[in-house]
Amino acid sequence: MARSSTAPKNSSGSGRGGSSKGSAAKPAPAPKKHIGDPERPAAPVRMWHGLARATGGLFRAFGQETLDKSDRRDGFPFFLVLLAIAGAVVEWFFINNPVAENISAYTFGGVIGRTALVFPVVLVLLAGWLFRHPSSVYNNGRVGIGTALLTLSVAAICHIAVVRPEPASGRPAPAEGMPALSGSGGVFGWMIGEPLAKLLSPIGAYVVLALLIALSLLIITKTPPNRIGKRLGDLYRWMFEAEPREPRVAAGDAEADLAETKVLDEKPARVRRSRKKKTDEDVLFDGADELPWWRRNATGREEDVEVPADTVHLGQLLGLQDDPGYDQAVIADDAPAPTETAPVPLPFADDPAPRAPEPKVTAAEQVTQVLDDPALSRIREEAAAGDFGIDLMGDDELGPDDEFGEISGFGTDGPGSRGPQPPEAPYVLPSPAQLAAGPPAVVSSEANDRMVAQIEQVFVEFKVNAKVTGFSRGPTVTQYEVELGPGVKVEKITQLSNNISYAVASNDVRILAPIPGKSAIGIEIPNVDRETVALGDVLRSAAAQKSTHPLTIGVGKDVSGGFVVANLAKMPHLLVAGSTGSGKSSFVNSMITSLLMRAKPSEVRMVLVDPKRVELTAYAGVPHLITPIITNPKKAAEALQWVVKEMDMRYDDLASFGFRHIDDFNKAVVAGELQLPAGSERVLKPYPYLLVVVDELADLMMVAPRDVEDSIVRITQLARASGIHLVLATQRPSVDVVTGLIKANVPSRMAFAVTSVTDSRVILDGPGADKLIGQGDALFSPMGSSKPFRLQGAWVTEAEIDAVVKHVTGQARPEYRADVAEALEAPKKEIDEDIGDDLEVLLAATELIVSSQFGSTSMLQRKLRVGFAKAGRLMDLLESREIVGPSEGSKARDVLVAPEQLPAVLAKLKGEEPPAAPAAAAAPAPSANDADDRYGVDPIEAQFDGLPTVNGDDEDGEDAWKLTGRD
Ligand SMILES: Nc1ncnc2c1ncn2[C@@H]1O[C@H](COP(=O)(O)OP(=O)(O)OP(=O)(O)O)[C@@H](O)[C@H]1O
Repeated sequence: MARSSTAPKNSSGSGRGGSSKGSAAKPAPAPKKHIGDPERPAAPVRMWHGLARATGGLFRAFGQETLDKSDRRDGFPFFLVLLAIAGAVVEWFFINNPVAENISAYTFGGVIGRTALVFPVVLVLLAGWLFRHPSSVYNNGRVGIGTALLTLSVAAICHIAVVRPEPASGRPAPAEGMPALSGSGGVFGWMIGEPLAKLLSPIGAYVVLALLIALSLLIITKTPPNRIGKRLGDLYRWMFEAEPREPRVAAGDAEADLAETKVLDEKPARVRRSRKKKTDEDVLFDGADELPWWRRNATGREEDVEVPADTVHLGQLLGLQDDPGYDQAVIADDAPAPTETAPVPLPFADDPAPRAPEPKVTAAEQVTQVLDDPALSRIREEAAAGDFGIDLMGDDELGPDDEFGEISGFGTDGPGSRGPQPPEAPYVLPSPAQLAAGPPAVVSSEANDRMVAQIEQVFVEFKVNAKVTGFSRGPTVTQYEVELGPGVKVEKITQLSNNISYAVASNDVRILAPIPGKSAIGIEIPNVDRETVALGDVLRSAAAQKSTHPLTIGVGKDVSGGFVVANLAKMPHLLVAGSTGSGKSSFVNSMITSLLMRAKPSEVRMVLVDPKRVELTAYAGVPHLITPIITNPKKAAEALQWVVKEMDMRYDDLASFGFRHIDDFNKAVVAGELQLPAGSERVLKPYPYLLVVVDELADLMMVAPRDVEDSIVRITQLARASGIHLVLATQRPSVDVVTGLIKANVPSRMAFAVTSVTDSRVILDGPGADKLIGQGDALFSPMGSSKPFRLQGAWVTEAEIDAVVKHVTGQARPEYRADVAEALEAPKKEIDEDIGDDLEVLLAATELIVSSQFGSTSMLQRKLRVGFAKAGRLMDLLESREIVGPSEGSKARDVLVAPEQLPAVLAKLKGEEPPAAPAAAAAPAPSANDADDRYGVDPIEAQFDGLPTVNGDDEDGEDAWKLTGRD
């Protein structure tokens, strides 16, 4: 693939407009732009937004601004501010005004009584929080519930405690009217306070309400009861700038810390140890004690500024159940796409140096060992004595440091792991700013209006009562929505396909009848002013930010301009197919780049298979690899077999520890819940996801179709639970490459342009891909989707890939798994030329004949389901290797090898060293003739003497096997 380092030529981004948002999960309902609709919202709405934004800006001016513009949700908090102002006016400024008192009695005061006096302050504080943390749904819910509980508890106290002026006496009741209730606890105060006071007496009610108030404060401040002392201490130290306590922490405290921060570490004991013994590494953690808790993030240090496309570390991820990326293959883009053309300013420095300020460090990252310069030089010296490298293609690009690849990350100290252990340092993901922004999305252009007129003209000419009601413009195509008049058949439009093509002067008109989920027909016409979708924009989109799953990738933009991101773990396996030049490799590139941008090597590891040798070389040496990029198709087939083994090993682990999914296993490892058998020296670590990318499946299927198919089928059937996912790309989507078995087991498909409708059927089980226009135009059918939806793949330039690769390789080196290398580097087999591709079936034939001691061609035909010619050829091969004797007409051939010699014979056929077998193994088995010699004339044979023999090699001939009646 010739990839340019700039955006492709034919893409242009003319005009300016906000990117429209759309649902990426399903093609419908796409936002449509009605003809004649005003482009901007109505004036009052705009005014509301403007005021809300200004007020939000005011609140955010206190402190560092960390929110991306597209993340702001100022409407609701602004409403709270307005409410607070109204409350202040009524409750404070006209405090003794009878009108204000009346208003209060039926509004704030009526609801929460005297509490209304402080309510404006509470509202402003709540609004301030929401202005600054709009997307922290979980925390916002907690703060909201805490505030409500606090307000209601105080109202209930007011209801019980407020002594009313004479002549009223006792607690007010609703029968006395709202003004009476508003003078004490309001309706809510009465509802909560009255039953409590009656049930427990006023004193009992005060105690319960005081406890509720305390509880609400704990909820608001996210303080577990066992940490109240520590939190008060923090508060005191922060307010009075007192010296921090000695970093001595009680064991219980350390455990609580661990539980709270969910740091992915091996054992709590390790934390205790590390707290007592101050090492360099601990300095990172000690600083956290000086920070008050409200400024700490989950890793115990200064709150991270929000990074759009950053991933949360594995430990956090595993605990996150409400992340959409965990449940869906495609994550809907329900927030407006950022419209800025400039890259989003990000906190991580562009500098690829690993020591960026305030990086998130977790024990998960400690699993990722990173080489800093002094460490590198030390290990270089150590490595000079040993050999860590694997001589496969792709190593050439790695440069002189490659032999020092050491990143631990697999869940076990497997057979291939561990060379020198370099010092640990935080792994910092590449800055999203490294990826350039694309041209601003165009919402509509003159060309679109022209198309609408041309389509409608066709309807007029052919007297079809239909109207174009709107269109949604994507980067490559625009979907025009057509509504039919009453009694007009859908077929009327589909029949006009060629006429519409003619009218709009485009070969690639695609008609969707109907648009899924809509009572409208879609006519997709390529844009003459096509746009490029930059991967950077996709990864910075709200949809990408919403998913923290490390296998979430930026895919592109759909036909309505909505960003599409997808979680590979949910696919769980993906077939990517398209003819040459259609944009397949560009997709694979943007997929791998997305992973490098969002996932740490401790979270995702990769096996890259690139038989074309040019597509994936840019990724040589990235620390996510567990083996150098595999370019030899034969080795790739073996690598797949290794993946099967890895999968089986993971399954064994899951079974022995009683888990059903690798995520659960990892969670338990992180929580330190797993007990190893006594005496085991194994160190349990979370298993990273393993992604296997094959860039040309056809090349693999050519060398070892059965092996490759077997491995793929086994992986695809089982690997999902073990965190192993396959991405198979091919430019030959024919049935011999994408076999029925592979298709049945790879449920997600990405079809790029193909030349024939047959190819489209192989990929998508239907037409459509043949109408695509190439260069990243694709139909995406994630698992579970009823119909594929169209999108424009994301584009990443070579320069961007290089920058990302430079960043990741600058921080860490790959730790190649020695067991993969062993699998790939198994001694070369010398298979005889005349056997060729028939080795597998020959082995099966040998096994069959030797174990049954019955040299029958018919048996081979039936048992191996081969034709007569093939069975005959196999017999010839077996005869030439002295496994069976010569043909004896209709009789079964003599078997010259005893069953106990079978392993040696099989090894010889495979071109391997025969196993150290019993000495007798080498000697051929006594032949039937020998037997005759020893035991005299066979009486059964003797009865046939003198009878004519029938040639058993005759196609229609029967041999003794058939006569046995077995099959
Ligand atoms: N997402 C995209 N956006 C814009 N242009 C693209 C996109 N994808 C591909 N192209 C254009 O199409 C050309 C061919 O793409 P690519 O090399 O990915 O195709 P391919 O299907 O992998 O072909 P081959 O199998 O021959 O390698 C690219 O050089 C680029 O100009």
